[in-house]
Amino acid sequence: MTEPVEYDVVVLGGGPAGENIVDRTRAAGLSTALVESELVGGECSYWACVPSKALLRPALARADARRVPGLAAAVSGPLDAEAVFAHRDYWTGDWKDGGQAEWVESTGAHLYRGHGRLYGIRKVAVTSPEGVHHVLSARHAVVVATGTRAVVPDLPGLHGAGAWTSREATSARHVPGRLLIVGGSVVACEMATAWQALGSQVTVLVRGSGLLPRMEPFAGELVAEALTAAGAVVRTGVAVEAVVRDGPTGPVTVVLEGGELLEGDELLMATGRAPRTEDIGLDTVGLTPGDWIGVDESCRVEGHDWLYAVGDVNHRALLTHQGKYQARIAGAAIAARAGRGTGAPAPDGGRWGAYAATADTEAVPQAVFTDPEAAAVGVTLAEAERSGRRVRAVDHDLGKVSGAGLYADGYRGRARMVVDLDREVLLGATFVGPGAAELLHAATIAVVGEVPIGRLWHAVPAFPTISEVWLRLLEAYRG
Ligand SMILES: Cc1cc2nc3c(=O)[nH]c(=O)nc-3n(C[C@H](O)[C@H](O)[C@H](O)COP(=O)(O)OP(=O)(O)OC[C@H]3O[C@@H](n4cnc5c(N)ncnc54)[C@H](O)[C@@H]3O)c2cc1C
Ligand SMILES: NC(=O)c1ccc[n+]([C@@H]2O[C@H](COP(=O)([O-])OP(=O)(O)OC[C@H]3O[C@@H](n4cnc5c(N)ncnc54)[C@H](O)[C@@H]3O)[C@@H](O)[C@H]2O)c1
Repeated sequence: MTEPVEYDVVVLGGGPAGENIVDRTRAAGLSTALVESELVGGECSYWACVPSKALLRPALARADARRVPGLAAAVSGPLDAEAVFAHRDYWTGDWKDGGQAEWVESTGAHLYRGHGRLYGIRKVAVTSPEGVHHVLSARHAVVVATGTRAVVPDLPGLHGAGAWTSREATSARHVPGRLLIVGGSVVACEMATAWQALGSQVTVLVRGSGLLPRMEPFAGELVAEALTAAGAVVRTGVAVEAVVRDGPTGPVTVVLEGGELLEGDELLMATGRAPRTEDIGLDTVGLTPGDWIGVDESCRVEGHDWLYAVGDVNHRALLTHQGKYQARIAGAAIAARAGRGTGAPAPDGGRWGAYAATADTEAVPQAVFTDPEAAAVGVTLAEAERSGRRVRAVDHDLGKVSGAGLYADGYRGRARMVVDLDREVLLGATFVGPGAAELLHAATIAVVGEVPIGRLWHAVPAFPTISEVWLRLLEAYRG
């Protein structure tokens, strides 16, 4: 090992969360090193949000256009898969990170390429791909932002069977004839939508009772209905027991509980995420390798006043925008604790102050880019009831809103708001329907702002937009 190189802050992992820490600590004038073992930009830029949305946009635009009288016939043909892949490749920068690495350097931060590991208190050891070792020491903070990887269950025959994870599902260059997808949550639903539209015969195998289990039940029901109408098969209550494939290519067979066999050309395991913490030296600071890293509201690890964890790895909300939000909060807290704040008070500022990632527990927005889109913020009715609050849900058929009818013929969708009856504020909202993702931010503002229902009455939605559903929900609430 060489002599330690000293920085104010050392960041482990250059995904969206790590990049935003760099942005905030550099803005506060703190010297910062960023360690990245693969591509600067992380999972989100190359194998998750960005490529998946690039694959989905043509699918959703075509589906929308097919519901517009006078236009439908013009878009009746298949998608041009090669053009869709080219669009996806453009958005991933062909899996090259030169632009994002340049941005890091432009902030004045120092980028170390290689695998980083904690090496005792305030120290990080980096091993470059060429085998060169560096030791970095941090005057104020080390921030872990190493993200997650796909979980592949330990099923007989699965390892070595060349099953896709989200990485292959977002970067594949051929359209499989038959795609089997195990899982029923967000990755499964989005990838089923994309690959069915690209020409695969998709079968979704869900062990639970429906799709999108973390949302209001009608979200999964409407997505399942639309996937089925598009030609996919959605099977609920099924368990995969084994996988059979001779080598990593060729037909693949899954064996269901009860002995039924299903054959496909590719198999996607969309079965969740695990933290990338098994080989980052957590044991050198008394933490357990392989665990999620628990943090307080400023994203600091309890008992370690110099150690922070932001993004997926802290398991607060596995979404890019929440990881970036946490990085803004933690970055501000690090700067303030280092005496470099921007005039804001020292990190105690209250639940909605500059140093508490309160939205992680109160108002996480998520937009799922299926057809129909499913967008939700805050709590579902079931979650609100479980928390013991006095609540009421009001629903409205989105298809009955003029703006929705004009947007698409036969528009199918639904909206729900969950109201806290004691405080008369919104605790959650869900919108499912074509174009519904863009309805979400208004609801996020209402939940975070704790805007009284009486005041929302004065927030008049423009006619004829789909947002007029807000008026209908408020009318339904007021009876
Ligand atoms: C298919 C798919 C689609 C998704 N779509 C969306 C979406 O539309 N919207 C949304 O909000 N979220 C989406 N997500 C979730 C989103 O990708 C994650 O929440 C986000 O990437 C988390 O960012 P992060 O910075 O915490 O981690 P990551 O993006 O995982 O980045 C972590 C970085 O750390 C690096 N690293 C790991 N270990 C080390 C080490 N020891 N040394 C150095 N570097 C290391 C990794 O190489 C990586 O670059 C999607 C996820 C998937 C799988
Ligand atoms: N548009 C978006 O915001 C977006 C898109 C994709 C992913 N994401 C995020 O990325 C994360 C990962 O998503 P995901 O869908 O991979 O994971 P997830 O944790 O949301 O869902 C995994 C699903 O797999 C099922 N499962 C686990 N093991 C199984 C097994 N052996 N057999 C059958 N089913 C099994 C679980 O019951 C669960 O429903 C999520 O937090 C999600 O919010 C967000």
